[in-house]
Amino acid sequence: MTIQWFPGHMAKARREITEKLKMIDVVFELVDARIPLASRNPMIDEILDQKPRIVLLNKADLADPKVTSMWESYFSEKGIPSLAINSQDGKGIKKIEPLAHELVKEKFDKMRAKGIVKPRAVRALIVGIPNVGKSTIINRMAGKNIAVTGDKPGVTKKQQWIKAGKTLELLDTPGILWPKFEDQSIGLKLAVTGAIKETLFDFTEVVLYAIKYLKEHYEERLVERYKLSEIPDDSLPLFEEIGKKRGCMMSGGEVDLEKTAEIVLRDLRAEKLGRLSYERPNEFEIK
Ligand SMILES: Nc1nc2c(ncn2[C@@H]2O[C@H](COP(=O)(O)OP(=O)(O)OP(=O)(O)O)[C@@H](O)[C@H]2O)c(=O)[nH]1
Repeated sequence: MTIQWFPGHMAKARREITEKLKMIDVVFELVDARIPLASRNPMIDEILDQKPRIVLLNKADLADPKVTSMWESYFSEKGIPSLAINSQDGKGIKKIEPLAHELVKEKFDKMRAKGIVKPRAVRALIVGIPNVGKSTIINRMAGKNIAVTGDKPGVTKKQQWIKAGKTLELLDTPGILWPKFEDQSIGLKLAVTGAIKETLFDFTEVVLYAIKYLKEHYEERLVERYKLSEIPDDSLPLFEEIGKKRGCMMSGGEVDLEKTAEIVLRDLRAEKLGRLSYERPNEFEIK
């Protein structure tokens, strides 16, 4: 992977989020349920500091449900509440508001005891890497209330808040963060799940990576989908075997790797191998 984000972009995004956090009670950190660590910003803990947070495992409809449960336990062990959701059809979304209230209860109780504020909605900010579903979830949570509730003075400019529940408001512009690219496997996972534009990566490299992972965790699905009679140990011969089964041959009798990669990637995107997760807790940690 050769994708690099300019450090200047990262610094700007970071500054913007830090500024927004001043107005926020709770952060909804959106990650891809299929790759919850690779789709996280590595500096997020530092940026959010002590801010209450809920990790939303989005696109859970595409992920392996068993693995998603493992992730929920993983975050829970770290003391971070998480929810598996599908922003597209709204599954799991209803649980967000009550959980957000739980997290800010202490702060609100204190404010009330001091008589500081009138009762107000909990204010939340969605943050996440590009393409993780930030706009989709904002639209889904806002429902027919997508019309902004009005201006309230922000720190540097007026901010728009969107009504996203009875007593929940979302800042209208989500915080965009970048994933970490130094670790090659992170770029590959982002490519497999569609977080990176297809023109930006080498299909064959990405699919080879995916096949290696699938062989380890979903071998029977590979066998079934591609009618494999044998499963070579290494991923390249396995990849070639799939190409042969799919008739991706070049005139010289060699397997057309690019064509094979395109077919496999299309299959993965179309869920022809079922719901897949590309990361399991403790396989690696972002440092
Ligand atoms: N299957 C599935 N697709 C989803 C879900 N949430 C979002 N998507 C899709 O993911 C793609 C990206 O969603 P967006 O809401 O545009 O993502 P974003 O984070 O706002 O993207 P940027 O504007 O690039 O930062 C869209 O094609 C959505 O339809 C989900 O829960 N399940």
